[in-house]
Amino acid sequence: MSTLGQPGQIKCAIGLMSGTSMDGIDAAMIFTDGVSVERLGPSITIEYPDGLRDRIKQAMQVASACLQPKQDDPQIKLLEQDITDLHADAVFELLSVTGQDPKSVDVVGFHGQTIMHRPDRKWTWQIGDGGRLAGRVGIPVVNDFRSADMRAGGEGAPLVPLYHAALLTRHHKHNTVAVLNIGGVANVTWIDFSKDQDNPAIMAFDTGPGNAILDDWAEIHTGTPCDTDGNLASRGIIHKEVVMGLMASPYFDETPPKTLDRDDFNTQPVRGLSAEDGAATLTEVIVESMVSAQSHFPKSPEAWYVCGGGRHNATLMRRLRRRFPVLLEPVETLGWRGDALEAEAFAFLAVRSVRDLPLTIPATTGCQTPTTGGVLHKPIGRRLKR
Ligand SMILES: Nc1ncnc2c1ncn2[C@@H]1O[C@H](COP(=O)(O)OP(=O)(O)OP(=O)(O)O)[C@@H](O)[C@H]1O
Ligand SMILES: CC(=O)N[C@H]1[C@@H]2OC[C@@H](O2)[C@@H](O)[C@@H]1O[C@H](C)C(=O)O
Repeated sequence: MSTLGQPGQIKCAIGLMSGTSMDGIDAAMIFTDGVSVERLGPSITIEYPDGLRDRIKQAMQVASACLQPKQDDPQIKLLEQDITDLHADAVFELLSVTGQDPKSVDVVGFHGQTIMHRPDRKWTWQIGDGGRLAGRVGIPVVNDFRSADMRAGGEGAPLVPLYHAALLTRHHKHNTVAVLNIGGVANVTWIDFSKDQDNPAIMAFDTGPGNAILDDWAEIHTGTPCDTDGNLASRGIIHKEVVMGLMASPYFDETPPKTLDRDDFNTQPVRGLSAEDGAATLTEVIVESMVSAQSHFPKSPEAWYVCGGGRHNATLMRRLRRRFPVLLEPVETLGWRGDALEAEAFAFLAVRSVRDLPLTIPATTGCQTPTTGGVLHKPIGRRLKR
């Protein structure tokens, strides 16, 4: 039997992802039974409006002082409503691409905005009101994807690996591959088909910092929200002693599964360096943490495929290619959509949730047994087709 389960009825699903980069919302439609992907529908990105990023950062500050999620904080509640309504706008904008009626969509997977991830305390906090979104768009919504996994002993992340496995199963050119997502935090899925073509061995974990530290650095020094195309880093000198200091973090030696919060790594160690040198040094830390991730794989990948916004950073990609001995390409070479992949994954996971199929397995998050998850919100007057 396949790791992913038995085929079922194909559904039209929309996935919504607002990641740790806090740059906006990715929305994507796919047609899937939650086991394989029949075809892709449209995808869009909408940017967060001015000021929202600052409000999210403030909410992160509040959350970092909490012993557990404080659902009744009035400021966070208001932010949650505004974020939810922006996700409703994203759904309508996506539907307008094809002129589709909301009734033609079976389910929406709504990740929400992560404001804190504390696997050590067994909680993770994504803001987004599933009931409100379902009411606004008139489509059943699944949210809260991570809590059940944590209750089952898992890290609550990463959740995308089973989607990577679904896309690769029966479509892979190499038996052992790694899919690297360079988002705010970076994570990897290692997949090995050499023993069983339908039931691959999987390993997944957060490799270390991603774009978030570079974004924060660029914002402080240039006022732009990221090191566009890696221009700043390309002009800087790498401060090797800082890289070595950061790479001495025990996180890199920890055995997976393991995950990080956005701010577990920050710009503090490069404070005092020039804008260019700081960017070059932080970029090197991102690269070295990915190099170090390889030591945890049972077998070396024959190819690396890169998704997430970091693949647009030319300096980062150039340095990665220099440090990796094998093929390393953006996921577009597989025909995948690197900026929509996570949104697609939450559409896929929403269908799996409705079908009660596992979203996570011990090898992806450390949960004790394969675990389903997500919370379903049905709009009044709509029945859910399972
Ligand atoms: N042209 C570019 N040059 C450099 N960096 C870029 C470019 N385009 C996008 N990025 C980076 O990609 C980031 C957005 O990536 P992405 O959308 O994958 O993150 P995310 O989904 O928020 O993260 P996560 O996977 O952690 O949830 C931006 O914050 C920026 O740092
Ligand atoms: C708690 C949380 O939002 N984690 C994100 C974050 O961004 C990248 C990395 O850290 C990953 O573990 C996860 O996102 C993707 C979508 C995941 O769960 O697979």
